[in-house]
Amino acid sequence: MRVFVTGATGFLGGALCRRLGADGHEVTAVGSAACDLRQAGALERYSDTVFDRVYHLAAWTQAGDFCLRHPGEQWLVNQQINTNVLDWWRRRQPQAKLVCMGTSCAYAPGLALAEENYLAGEPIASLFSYAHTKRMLYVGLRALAAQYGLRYLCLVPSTLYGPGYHTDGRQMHFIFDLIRKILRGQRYGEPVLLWGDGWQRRELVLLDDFVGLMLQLEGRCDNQLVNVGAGEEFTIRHFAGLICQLTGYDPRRIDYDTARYVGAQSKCLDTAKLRALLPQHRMTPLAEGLARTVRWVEQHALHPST
Ligand SMILES: C[C@H]1O[C@H](OP(=O)(O)OP(=O)(O)OC[C@H]2O[C@@H](n3cnc4c(=O)[nH]c(N)nc43)[C@H](O)[C@@H]2O)[C@@H](O)[C@@H](O)C1=O
Repeated sequence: MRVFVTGATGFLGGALCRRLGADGHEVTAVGSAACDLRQAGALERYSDTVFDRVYHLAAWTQAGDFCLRHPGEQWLVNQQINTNVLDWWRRRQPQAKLVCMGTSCAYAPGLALAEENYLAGEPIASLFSYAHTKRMLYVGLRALAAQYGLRYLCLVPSTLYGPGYHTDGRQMHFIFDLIRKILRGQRYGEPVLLWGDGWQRRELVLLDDFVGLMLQLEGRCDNQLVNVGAGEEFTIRHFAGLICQLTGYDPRRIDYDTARYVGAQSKCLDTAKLRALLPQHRMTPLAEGLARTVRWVEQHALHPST
């Protein structure tokens, strides 16, 4: 197949492009340095190729409290990016199926994190703007599919983890920050200070598992939104304890700063639809995925500047 990938230099984009290339597909990959998706017409130079799939992974966001501090910019930038990509898809690549990413933070607290609730209720205040840009992306997919007969798949992932995360100073998703802080505590004697009271809960999906599921799902379902979660969440304290076991750090030395950003208390995706679509699928056990990730952080992300 001929495939086009936005966000190709990101954590997910890089892994997806490697897998697509290894599977023999012809991959055209763009990251923000090569192609500024905020500009209308940025994709015109790719219009002559007839693509079978467009993977739209690009989004302007970071983990931690980034969304809390950039709601206006996130609205402008992500609306521009998504509008330009969807417009190009409709005009120049209508034969392609568009596969793109939603966000677990679009779900409103108090409602089940099940696909039928993706647009229901109000997301938490700190993620209100980013969550709505992702909701609008989904609304755009539905609208274009309804009017022009286009095909899409929108996947909603839990936090992805595994080897190959960024080390360039952007805010890290919690699991990488926990590993980095605990390893540095062990190696350099630095204090380990985590955010909140540690009782907030999250779930993780290993990057390679996600890419595999993405490729299976895209062949099976048209015009749907599907949650891709582990189906089980744990407290930040539990994750920290597992990392301590892997690194030999004493968990009693970890402090918690309740003044820091916490975000949602709990974000466990309902995976009934995923299990119905792919009943045989199995996620890599957390202990195995964490061990691989800890080894990678140890080798690549412990420099004093990270
Ligand atoms: C997928 C999803 O991912 C993100 O949402 P998030 O899950 O809230 O973000 P996170 O990974 O930064 O934090 C998870 C939890 O972990 C706690 N926590 C403890 N100690 C540290 C710590 O040291 N660093 C960080 N970053 N978090 C920590 C932190 O207080 C929070 O309760 C957004 O990008 C959102 O837009 C999105 O789509």
